[in-house]
Amino acid sequence: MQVLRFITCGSVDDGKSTLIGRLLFESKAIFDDQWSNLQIDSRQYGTQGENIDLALLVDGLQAEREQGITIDVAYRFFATTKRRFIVADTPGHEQYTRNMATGASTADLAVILVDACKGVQTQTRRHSRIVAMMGIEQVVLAVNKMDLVGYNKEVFDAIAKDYQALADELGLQVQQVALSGLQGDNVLARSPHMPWYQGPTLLEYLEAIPLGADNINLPLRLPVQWVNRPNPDFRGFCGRLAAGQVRPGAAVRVLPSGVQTCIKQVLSGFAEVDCASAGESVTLTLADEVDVSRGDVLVAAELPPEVADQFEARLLWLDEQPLLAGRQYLLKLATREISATITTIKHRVDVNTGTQLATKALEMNAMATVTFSTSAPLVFEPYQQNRVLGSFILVDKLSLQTVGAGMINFALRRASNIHWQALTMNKAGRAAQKHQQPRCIWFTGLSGSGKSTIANMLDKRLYAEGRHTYILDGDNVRHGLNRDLGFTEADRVENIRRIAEVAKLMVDAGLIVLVSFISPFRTERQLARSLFVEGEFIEVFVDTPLAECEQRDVKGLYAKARRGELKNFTGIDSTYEVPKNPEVHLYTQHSNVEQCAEAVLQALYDE
Ligand SMILES: Nc1ncnc2c1ncn2[C@@H]1O[C@H](COP(=O)(O)OS(=O)(=O)O)[C@@H](OP(=O)(O)O)[C@H]1O
Ligand SMILES: Nc1ncnc2c1ncn2[C@@H]1O[C@H](COP(=O)(O)OP(=O)(O)O)[C@@H](O)[C@H]1O
Repeated sequence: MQVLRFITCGSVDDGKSTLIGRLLFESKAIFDDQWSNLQIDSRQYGTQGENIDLALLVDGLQAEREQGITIDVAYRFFATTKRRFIVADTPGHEQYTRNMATGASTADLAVILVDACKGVQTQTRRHSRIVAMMGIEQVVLAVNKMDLVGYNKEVFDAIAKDYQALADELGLQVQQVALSGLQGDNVLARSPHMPWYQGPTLLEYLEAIPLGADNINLPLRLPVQWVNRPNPDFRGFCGRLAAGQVRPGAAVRVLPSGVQTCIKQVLSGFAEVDCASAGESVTLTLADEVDVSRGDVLVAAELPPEVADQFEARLLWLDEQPLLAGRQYLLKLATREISATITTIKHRVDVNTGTQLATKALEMNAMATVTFSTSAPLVFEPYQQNRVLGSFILVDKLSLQTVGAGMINFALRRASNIHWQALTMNKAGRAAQKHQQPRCIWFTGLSGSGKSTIANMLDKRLYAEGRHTYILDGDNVRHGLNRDLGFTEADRVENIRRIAEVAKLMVDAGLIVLVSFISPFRTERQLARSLFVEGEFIEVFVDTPLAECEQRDVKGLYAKARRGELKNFTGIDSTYEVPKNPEVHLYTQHSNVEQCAEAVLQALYDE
């Protein structure tokens, strides 16, 4: 029996809980103990006098919300003789946009509630934009509380017309249902009070709407979840079919490698089958011994999806910390996990009006169109074509929190026209020529902490030993390469991203590079570190307390910042994130410049 996954959008005031409660009640999805509790709770907390208050079935979560407990999504399960259902109940308030987006991301359909007494509200528009952005195309407009407007047809028609204009703008197919969750009108049974309503009841519609049939007719896509090797004679590639059907003998391609072969066996569980279809979990064996690992995608050989490393996407930001262009995250798409950098935030979308707005940072619950690049080629399909291969989440590499959810629009043309040029000389050759191990020595610390002075002293020591070095200093680089950048968070992110790439090129040239930038954010220092092989990157924390830096204030910048003449000054009104595990920790109040330089030199040679 197929499963219909749907999300309910609206607020408790719109009667969402009562409607879900009634669906659970009428489909007998309530267990005995829940029923007896509901009777007790209805007497104690109910709003329906002697009658059962069905809302209490669902509102338990409301109490948790009021206690500030983070609610992702509350999933409810029920079934009728025709179909099984999973309903995602998410809070309607703007601060829970990310919860609704999470619920919508796996839903086939959205039930959007409108209170007949209020009509289409701003939040109705927001909910509709969110579900449209998450790729949902089917919407039920549940015009609820019709009992409170005397089951008036004109009221219903006016709301239906008003909403249809929005649905047309968003490309949503809408089934409008006039109902009352409280009285049950048109939820399961047809309403005796609205003979003028000829459409389906809510449950009739939910039971009958066709499900994901088009996915079966698409070309084969199997994101490989894991490789099953119980013994040397069997290698099975396991996953959930994202599209198409698969049969033994079918010609397939392994992406991103591009190797071609054929399907040998199709297993569902332990049983061999002649065919498996989209949505089913399968194990496939191949006719040839080819290299396939988790994250690869087995696809129809003649109709492969694209592979690229630069994209445009719609992104919903989910984290309290704003998104800043230039930051690197872990991107999870289907079964692939890969580093990705948001290269630009093209514009933010006002979820209430759809207006496109310029922005350099993205706050929590905001939606935007962005471009991003991946550290290696990514198998994908535009979200409108395939939700599994077109949707992704972004995970913060340090906190491991999910910070964004996105849908790919398309690959950027430049992605397919830039090829990594194989060159003869390499880093090892250039390092051997210089008789040294190339290194990136990354000095981080407050302004005036001593980065430049110590780096300069170290540079002189290395030069005297015949080393080939170069210093990249924040102040200096900002007069040239990064003269277009200021000191906003976004600019500092881009400043460090660029200089990390420059340092990588210099290390690749066999040099020992000394980087002396405040580099205040852990994420960007981690990004820099990630560009080098293990042991090549030495983080030096020049630890000088703010008071000492302010005491020194060799450039008078602290005084200016204190007078309010210099904004976004690190340590005053801009954050500095102390390194957690630097390779070298310099306490400049207890070691002079020479001692600091010597400490770094020792670390360099101890590496
Ligand atoms: N608002 C603000 N905040 C911090 N620093 C400022 C600012 N405005 C100018 N300066 C001068 O710029 C130098 C820091 O540049 P960086 O590129 O190292 O900063 S960052 O890494 O982008 O945060 C820094 O040089 P150092 O003192 O050598 O660190 C300052 O002299
Ligand atoms: N280890 C140290 N002990 C005492 N003073 C130091 C030390 N390192 C640097 N200084 C002094 O601190 C001041 C700021 O140093 P600077 O290298 O310009 O800092 P930054 O590059 O971090 O802004 C300079 O006057 C420098 O001589």
